Amino acid sequence: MSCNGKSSNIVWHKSSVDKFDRQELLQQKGCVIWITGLSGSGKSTLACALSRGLHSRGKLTYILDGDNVRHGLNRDLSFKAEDRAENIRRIGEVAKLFADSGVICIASLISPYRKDRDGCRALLPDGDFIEVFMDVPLQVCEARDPKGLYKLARAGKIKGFTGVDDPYEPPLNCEIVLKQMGDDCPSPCDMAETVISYLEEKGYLQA
Ligand SMILES: Nc1ncnc2c1ncn2[C@@H]1O[C@H](COP(=O)(O)OS(=O)(=O)O)[C@@H](OP(=O)(O)O)[C@H]1O
Ligand SMILES: Nc1ncnc2c1ncn2[C@@H]1O[C@H](COP(=O)(O)OP(=O)(O)O)[C@@H](O)[C@H]1O
Repeated sequence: MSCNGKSSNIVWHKSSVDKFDRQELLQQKGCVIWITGLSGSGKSTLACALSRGLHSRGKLTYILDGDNVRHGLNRDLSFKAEDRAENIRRIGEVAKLFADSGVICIASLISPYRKDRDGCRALLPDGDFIEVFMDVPLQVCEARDPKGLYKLARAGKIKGFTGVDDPYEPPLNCEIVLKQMGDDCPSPCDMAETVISYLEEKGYLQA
């Protein structure tokens, strides 16, 4: 019997099929690939390329995209700091469930604050949280501006926009940094291959 957060008298129920059984079935190891970076840095594009690349190798993935999750589970949350923290916490907990199911979960959200990302890392066994930093300069993201949001933020029509008038804290010690080479950004496929090579090397693509 335990007390957890605001719930009391709750008991953990163990299943007869566990994570190892599921991983054996799927021939892969469940983990979380956490893609962080500014709006427009290419998070969603990488998430899709990665999901496609792994799918074509017979690996089961699921994408949790900040924008998309804010259409449902997190529709009650704004962009003020405590709501961003709650957005990240919930996505971290959902990602943990996916990883426990044996799936390679790809979480793609700005997640601007280091403390919140580290909180999600702490939910998973060592090694299973793979943080990928889209190290793309603000000027490049702003020049891309596919949704016109930077323009609105610069015009003062969106308040608290990350990189403009809200902070982004880059990771200090993440597993993978993806950045431009000179003026060129690697293609999404090349970036996905970098992540897939990491997963292969660390043994996540086999049971
Ligand atoms: N104020 C503000 N700051 C940053 N981003 C904003 C804001 N308002 C709306 N948007 C749009 O919301 C997308 C980011 O949602 P996330 O859930 O990834 O953000 S966070 O992790 O909670 O910070 C982000 O999508 P991406 O461009 O895919 O990053 C924006 O399109
Ligand atoms: N590797 C890349 N090289 C060049 N342009 C890219 C790359 N990845 C994404 N883009 C472009 O940048 C813009 C933002 O990409 P997106 O994946 O939506 O970013 P985010 O999810 O971080 O907001 C889109 O117009 C996309 O086509």
